[in-house]
Amino acid sequence: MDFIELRVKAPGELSDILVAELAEVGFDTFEDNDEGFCAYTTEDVFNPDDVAEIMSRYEGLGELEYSHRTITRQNWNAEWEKNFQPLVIADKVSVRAPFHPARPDLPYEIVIMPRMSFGTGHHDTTALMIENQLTIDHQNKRVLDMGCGTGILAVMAVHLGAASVLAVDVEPWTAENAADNAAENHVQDRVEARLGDVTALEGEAPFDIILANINRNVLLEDMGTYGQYLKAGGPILFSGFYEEDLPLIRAAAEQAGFTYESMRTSNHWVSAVFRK
Ligand SMILES: C[S@@+](CC[C@H](N)C(=O)[O-])C[C@H]1O[C@@H](n2cnc3c(N)ncnc32)[C@H](O)[C@@H]1O
Repeated sequence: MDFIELRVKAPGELSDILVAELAEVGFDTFEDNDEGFCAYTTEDVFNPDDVAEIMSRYEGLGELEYSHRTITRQNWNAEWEKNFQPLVIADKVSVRAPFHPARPDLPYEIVIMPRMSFGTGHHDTTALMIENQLTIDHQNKRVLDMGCGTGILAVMAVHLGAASVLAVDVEPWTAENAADNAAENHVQDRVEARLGDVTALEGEAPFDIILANINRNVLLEDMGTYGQYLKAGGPILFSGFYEEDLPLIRAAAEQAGFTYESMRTSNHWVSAVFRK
């Protein structure tokens, strides 16, 4: 399957609105740049008419230019290698590719080969989730990472002491990539990557911790099911939505039996912690 890169030139506030709109029509990876941002999706999901319709609604609000190109699956690695810079989250967690120098000066290191999956740590939601994970006791816990992408949060969970992590994602290449990244970080014996959505959890006993960085609509839809798979007293960390959507997420979470604890924000994105 090939990928579509949509390059958008727009001022900051307009970019934020467009990212939210494009997320509704299948774009699930966004990278900021000096001129605006790039959005990515797969060819099967891409509909140029949807994009044109969104853009036409915002053309009057500022200088707006956009174009798209196809990136073949084979070229994807070269693309991300060119753009993937190592980063440090919360002064504690180094996230880097295998070809970057190691950071033994930091307590945690995650090595990621993102390929075509979401989750290099560069997106605000991933970094916010990791910051929240650092505040949660993972020692000997059984963790569910829903919407695992590269498996970055699953690796972090093991680094924080988790006994085992079930990492689930609906994208076929993602489950494979999460398994590869678990091996790259020498935690493959504690991470199981599985393809699917909430229905892939059938038969699982409740987890001690749930991590779910997905998107607003999936979280709202699956909230009740997450409730069935979390032990009483266990924390559930959500992300993948904007500050303006927190009231909706909070209402659904409370209905599912979770109590709100705290949240972090970055560039209007949220990661919130609830407890059952
Ligand atoms: C925002 S990314 C998060 C990736 C990674 N966990 C991170 O924190 O960087 C969301 C992921 O959720 C996956 N996803 C979308 N719908 C899903 C669903 N219904 N169930 C499970 N995963 C889903 C996407 O394929 C994508 O990999």
